[in-house]
Amino acid sequence: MDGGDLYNKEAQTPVRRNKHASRISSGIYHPVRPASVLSMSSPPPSNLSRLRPRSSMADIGKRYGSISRFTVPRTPSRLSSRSVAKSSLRGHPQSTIRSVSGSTASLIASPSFKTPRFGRRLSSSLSNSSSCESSSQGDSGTTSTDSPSGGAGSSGSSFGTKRSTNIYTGHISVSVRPRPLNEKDGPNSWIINPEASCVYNKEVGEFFYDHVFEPTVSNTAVYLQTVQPIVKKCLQGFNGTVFAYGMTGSGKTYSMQGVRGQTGVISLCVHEIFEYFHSTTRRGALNKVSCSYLEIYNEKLYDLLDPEGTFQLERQSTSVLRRRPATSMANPSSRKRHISSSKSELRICDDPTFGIKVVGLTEFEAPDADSLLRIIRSGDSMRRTGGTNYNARSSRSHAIVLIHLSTQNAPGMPKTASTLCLCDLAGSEKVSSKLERRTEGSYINKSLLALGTVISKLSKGSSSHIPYRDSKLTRILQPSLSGSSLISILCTIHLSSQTFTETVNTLRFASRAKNIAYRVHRTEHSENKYDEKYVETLIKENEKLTKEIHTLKEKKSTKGHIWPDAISSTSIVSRKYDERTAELVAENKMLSEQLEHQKRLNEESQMEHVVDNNESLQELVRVQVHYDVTDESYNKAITNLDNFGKHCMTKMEEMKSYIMHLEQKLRDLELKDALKEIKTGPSAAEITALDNVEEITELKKC
Ligand SMILES: Nc1ncnc2c1ncn2[C@@H]1O[C@H](COP(=O)(O)OP(=O)(O)OP(=O)(O)O)[C@@H](O)[C@H]1O
Repeated sequence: MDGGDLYNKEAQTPVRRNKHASRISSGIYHPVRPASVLSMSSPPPSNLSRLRPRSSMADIGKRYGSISRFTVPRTPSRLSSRSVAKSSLRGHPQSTIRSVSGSTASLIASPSFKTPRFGRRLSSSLSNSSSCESSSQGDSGTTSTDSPSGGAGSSGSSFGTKRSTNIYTGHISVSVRPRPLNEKDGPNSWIINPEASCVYNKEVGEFFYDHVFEPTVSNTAVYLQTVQPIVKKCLQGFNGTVFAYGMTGSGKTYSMQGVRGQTGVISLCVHEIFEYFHSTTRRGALNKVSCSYLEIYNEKLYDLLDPEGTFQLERQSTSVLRRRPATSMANPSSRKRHISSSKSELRICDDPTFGIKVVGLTEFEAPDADSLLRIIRSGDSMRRTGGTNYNARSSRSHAIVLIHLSTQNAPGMPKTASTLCLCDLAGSEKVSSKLERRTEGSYINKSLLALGTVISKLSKGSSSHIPYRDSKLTRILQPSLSGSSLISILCTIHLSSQTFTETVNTLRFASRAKNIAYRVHRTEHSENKYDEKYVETLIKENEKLTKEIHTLKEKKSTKGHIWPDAISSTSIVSRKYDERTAELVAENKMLSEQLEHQKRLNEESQMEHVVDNNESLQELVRVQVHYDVTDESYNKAITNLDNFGKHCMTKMEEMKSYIMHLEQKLRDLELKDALKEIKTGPSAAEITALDNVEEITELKKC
């Protein structure tokens, strides 16, 4: 079969080799392509204390011989054997486990959906190193390069609350873990190829994932490849979700909770977190770890850490949270006696900031790994189990552990927060003969079907409605599935031919999940002392300004009260004066224009008269010289002179009347003398008016 383009016969859908798989591994989950393949003759290291650094992993392999094979990460695990051994062997003092919230609501989506709850679910200490804005690069998991200097958290303004977000892009990581076959399981119908990350059956073809494990692989090896990268991201402030999915009896609880001699993934996460936090605390970081634990049974939510709703009831009655004694959590078996059959059901609510919240979920803060593991174990013991055809102690509920991480590198430094969500889902199964199992089974199958539908829709990139509300499980996982969290899915399968259909269903679910891409944000909060100072300054400034405004208002009202008449009369006088001045200016302008016009007329008329007179006199002289006085020409010249005289007289009369008119106008303008008294000096219009008077006088002389 062509390794590139494959065809899944039963699914009738082409299955393409995932080209991104290795890139995703190298991008999100660090380089995990096999650096070497080890052979082991007996079970691999059973717990963390037996882990060794990478250099010694080969020795372990040699020591254990070669029955099973597993890949070793190229990068050495943060969870080194020595450190883990120290962590697990260290005699921690009796933990003081306390409820940090007595919370009425626990937030599942958590801080990537922004603000931390109770102001404490903040950040990881790696956050100090990665506040700089990141960019998404392709579809492999990418984030910004961590810089030890603090990034945006320190590079931006030092005032005000800053929120810088790192973005992480990638795909859901999907791994497949087959359970080893028993004698009664029947023949194996699958070929497992861990090196090619492939599961094959001749009927349905090949399925490729990020990781495919040998049946005999250890929980630790599974953890290192599939969960540790998510935990590391959580320590950097991103939310992480890990869930085990598969049919009943396929090894989900075995993987998540572990068994004696096989530390489970949850314990390994807890050790990893505290190992890291202990090292950063030594450098002065302020870290907090708290935990909630809930189960979904028959589509109802229950608090596994406070199954009777004790805190809720106490709070309702007294309004004061009473802390549960540490011993009750430290000794789960003693608690079990108090658990009544009537557990108190929790509610899911919409939350504008966090997506959803679980009302009434208890949250305990744990100072160390042992304390946290005791808390989780106590929750495990409260989980409902029952016998099924494939599993004598089958989990009949979906169990979700929420580990909230908060880190601040130093007081005043930005804080980041994240939540690691670890889910051990109930397994799907065929119809059982028992009524109780049938009821549970139908709820389990219904919720898993809803999860499958949501995954299917998300994988198609469908813009249509995603039915998160179809089940409590999808509702709880909604924030994670809709992009607030990095996700790793561990699909556990049976290899037996008896469970062929269920295994194919699980593999198809896994294939669809593989297509889902996400873009996760990390939120950081800076609430350092500079911010507080700045706020103080602003408050003081605000108070000062408020006082000033009051003073000004008072002054204004006082003025208005004492001199209102004076103010109004002054303004009336002023307004009247302005109006009159404007009138005078306009009048002067008009007079100036008239004078100018008259001047021109006079000049023209005088010229004409001069010319006429000159011509008449010349004619008169010529007649007197050449002609007799009785001559007709002489009489004509006399007549002309007579007419000219009359014309001059008429003109003189016209000029006199016009001059009289102008003099009248001038008398009117004498008003301006009165106004001059209240003005500092003559205005341009007044000067023009005076000029006009002079001109009139000149004209009179003409
Ligand atoms: N990888 C494995 N190696 C050895 N034993 C395993 C492995 N996986 C599962 N088992 C064993 O198979 C049995 C069923 O496993 P487990 O309870 O983990 O199944 P499950 O998927 O959680 O089932 P359910 O959904 O019914 O709870 C257990 O006895 C467990 O020890």
